[in-house]
Amino acid sequence: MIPLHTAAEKAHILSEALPYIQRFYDKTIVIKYGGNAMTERHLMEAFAKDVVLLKLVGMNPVVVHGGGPQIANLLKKIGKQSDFIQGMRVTDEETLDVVEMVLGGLVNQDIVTLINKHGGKAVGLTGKDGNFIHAKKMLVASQEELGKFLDIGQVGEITSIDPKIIQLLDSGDFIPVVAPLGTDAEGNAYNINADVAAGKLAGVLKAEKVIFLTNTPGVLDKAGNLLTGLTPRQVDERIADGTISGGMIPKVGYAVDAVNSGVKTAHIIDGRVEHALLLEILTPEGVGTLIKRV
Ligand SMILES: Nc1ncnc2c1ncn2[C@@H]1O[C@H](COP(=O)(O)OP(=O)(O)O)[C@@H](O)[C@H]1O
Ligand SMILES: CC(=O)N[C@@H](CCC(=O)OP(=O)(O)O)C(=O)O
Repeated sequence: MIPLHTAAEKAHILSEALPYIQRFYDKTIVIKYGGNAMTERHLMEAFAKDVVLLKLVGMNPVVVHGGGPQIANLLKKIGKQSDFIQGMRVTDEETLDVVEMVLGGLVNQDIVTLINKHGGKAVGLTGKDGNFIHAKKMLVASQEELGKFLDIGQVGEITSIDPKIIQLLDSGDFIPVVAPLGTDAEGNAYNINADVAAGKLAGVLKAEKVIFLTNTPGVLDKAGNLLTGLTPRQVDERIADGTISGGMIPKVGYAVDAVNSGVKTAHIIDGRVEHALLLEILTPEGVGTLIKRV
């Protein structure tokens, strides 16, 4: 038997969710689930339950997942090192095979299975399915030599997204779970950074929100304090002064790209906090860093 005050508190918390459920009813929420946020099983279970709940109360969650650490593990097992240039994995042919196996297979199916175990109807797909994410080879500008471009293998830059398959799944009660792989007219496969895929897909879908689940409380200042709100301009300033670095640069970059493409808000939140998604979407507190246009 739950003590009375706890029950009253619970009822209060539940009733607080009502305006958010109403506001986000039938809205698309793109959720980027980073490989670093998938470390513990109980967190993955909580994530899956949150996604099912969002769908049940009438939202259209679309999951785009990463799997960087999981790719690195398998590469290590076959004696291959992971190399990154400007946040992108150098992807030779052998690495591409591993990327396709891990993203399109292991990680994708793991998330699909968890969501379905909790009563959802998740459908796993990569950007190759239904030809929906088109990409071309990404060339990275050298930081040492002006005008020189570096070949980092089969890394894809998104050229177009056809959202029909996602909209079809959304309208049919399904929850799309997208692995960030792309294709081109010749049928070549491309490894796409998951932050890029989530940000671009959110833009094309004109999503209400794009939420990046990662392994920090959000964007932190130099003293380690959480920055609860940023505008695109403040993001640029924080990159220029070195506050934002490493893997956070593409994340905030594509969050800004998404809000500039019509997504209302972008959020960077801590995937290590149980039910972080529900806290962000259904409570007045919100969590993490909110990025929106002024
Ligand atoms: N200002 C900052 N605030 C928070 N994290 C930052 C910041 N600058 C750099 N980072 C780094 O970015 C990392 C998140 O990016 P990344 O490792 O690529 O995440 P994911 O695997 O979830 O995509 C953090 O763990 C942290 O090490
Ligand atoms: C081109 C590129 O870097 N692709 C990424 C795709 C996975 C990813 O982005 O995973 P996280 O979100 O977990 O980092 C990679 O190979 O690691």
